[in-house]
Amino acid sequence: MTVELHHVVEGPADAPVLVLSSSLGTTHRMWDPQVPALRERFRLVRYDHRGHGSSPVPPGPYSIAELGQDVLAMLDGLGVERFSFCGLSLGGMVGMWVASEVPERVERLVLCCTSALLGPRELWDERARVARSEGMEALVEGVVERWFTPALHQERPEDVERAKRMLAATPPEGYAGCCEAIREMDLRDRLGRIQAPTLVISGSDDPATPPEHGERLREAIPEARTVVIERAAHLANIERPEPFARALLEHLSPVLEGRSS
Ligand SMILES: O=C(O)CCC(=O)CC(=O)O
Repeated sequence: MTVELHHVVEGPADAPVLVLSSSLGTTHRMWDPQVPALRERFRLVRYDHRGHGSSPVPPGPYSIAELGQDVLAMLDGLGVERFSFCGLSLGGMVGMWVASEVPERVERLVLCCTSALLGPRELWDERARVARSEGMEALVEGVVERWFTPALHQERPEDVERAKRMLAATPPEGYAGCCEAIREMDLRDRLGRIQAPTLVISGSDDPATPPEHGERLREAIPEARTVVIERAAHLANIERPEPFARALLEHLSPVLEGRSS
């Protein structure tokens, strides 16, 4: 059963559609740094995963397929047939599922700081357990330490605080349900079905999904290339918004010029 996702649509009604999909423990607001550069050119669709932000919180566990079906139901409801998709971490996992499930609908794909298989299982079990039994506050410090480099923690504490507030506000059951979706995920067999030209973005200092994970995606997706954002950890779009937006726009520009492949 799909849920009705909370979503925000911005940009010209006749512009190409770009879906932005967020990481575990965040909302659609994690894309705020990229919105000014994107909303004049694209019909932007940002949303909150089930169990996150203002979307419904059904009891977990969830699966990546369920998260992907939620997105397709949202797009069908909006009357969107063809779209490009950019997802970070959990958002990228959903992007791989969607682009391999309905390859004919996806024009261009951007997979950021993500992986097709992300173990170990015990880590996701433990995070789900802590979220449900102790609440999100017990997870915030450890998780946000991996989201940004030590330099960013020093130089832009206000961005770190904003990210901590977003994570702390995530419903524990929703966070746990998505941890269980990642625990069960293995998208490797689906990657060969992706037809969209794909950009894989990694953060040079990402301890969660390091650049080797991006390399594996590039090898397995038929038409993929990689970009590494230097001096960025897991939430590379927040840590280095300018180079991130440049890479994104460069990859998506054929859609704006009316030639998607
Ligand atoms: O960020 C995600 O969407 C999943 C990976 C993750 O939780 C990274 C981390 O905090 O270790």
